[in-house]
Amino acid sequence: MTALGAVTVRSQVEVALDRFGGHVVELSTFTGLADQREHVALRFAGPSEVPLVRVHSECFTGDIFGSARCDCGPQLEESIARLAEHGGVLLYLRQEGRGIGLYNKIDAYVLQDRGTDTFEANRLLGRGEDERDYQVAAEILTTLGVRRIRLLTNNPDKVGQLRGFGVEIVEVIPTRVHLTPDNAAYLRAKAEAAHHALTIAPGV
Ligand SMILES: Nc1nc2c(ncn2[C@@H]2O[C@H](COP(=O)(O)OP(=O)(O)OP(=O)(O)O)[C@@H](O)[C@H]2O)c(=O)[nH]1
Ligand SMILES: [Zn+2]
Repeated sequence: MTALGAVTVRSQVEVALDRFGGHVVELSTFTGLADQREHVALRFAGPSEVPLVRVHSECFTGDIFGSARCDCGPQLEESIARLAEHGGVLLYLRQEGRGIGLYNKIDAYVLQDRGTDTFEANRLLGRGEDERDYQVAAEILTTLGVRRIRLLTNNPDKVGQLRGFGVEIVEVIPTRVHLTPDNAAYLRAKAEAAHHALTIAPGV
């Protein structure tokens, strides 16, 4: 296990999420995170003894504009709805493009439009298939006093890495499968190449 450095809360403010029913959350920022990026935590009030946690990787195109190429936007909306109902924590990690950044992700989209799948496209750009490291997620949860969680994800690497960084995951809760004709190839690649827990009917 990698040792976690001293991380502290930098600022905490209340924010009302008008796009999500006006739900009020506590937004935290941090000092001393391993990668020095501006990751954010949103805490939703709620009764759950073991908090529900969503570790969401930034997707500029999907989260902000609702791009149909991926399922990030619907997953974020589903997560916020579930957190608003049950309480818990949303970590919004600045890991655009599975860690390769926005411009590289758009370069990868160009390759995907020529028939390459999402993971192979990263490799053709000279990058890793998935460059994300979840140490910062563990650091943030520890700083917020959250040690045992129920994790909302379909990604086995997220589960394995977080456990490796000392987070106790008592339950892995899958998100719904937000399948459309536009994102079917992307979801199929996630299921087949990265073993995401996504059941996709053939022929979609
Ligand atoms: N490089 C690259 N990144 C992508 C692509 N499509 C989405 N992303 C990024 O992938 C990240 C989301 O990863 P996903 O694999 O969709 O989901 P996940 O976080 O691994 O798994 P879940 O927890 O189940 O949502 C975000 O950072 C997106 O910006 C793509 O085609 N290429
Ligand atoms: Zn996306």
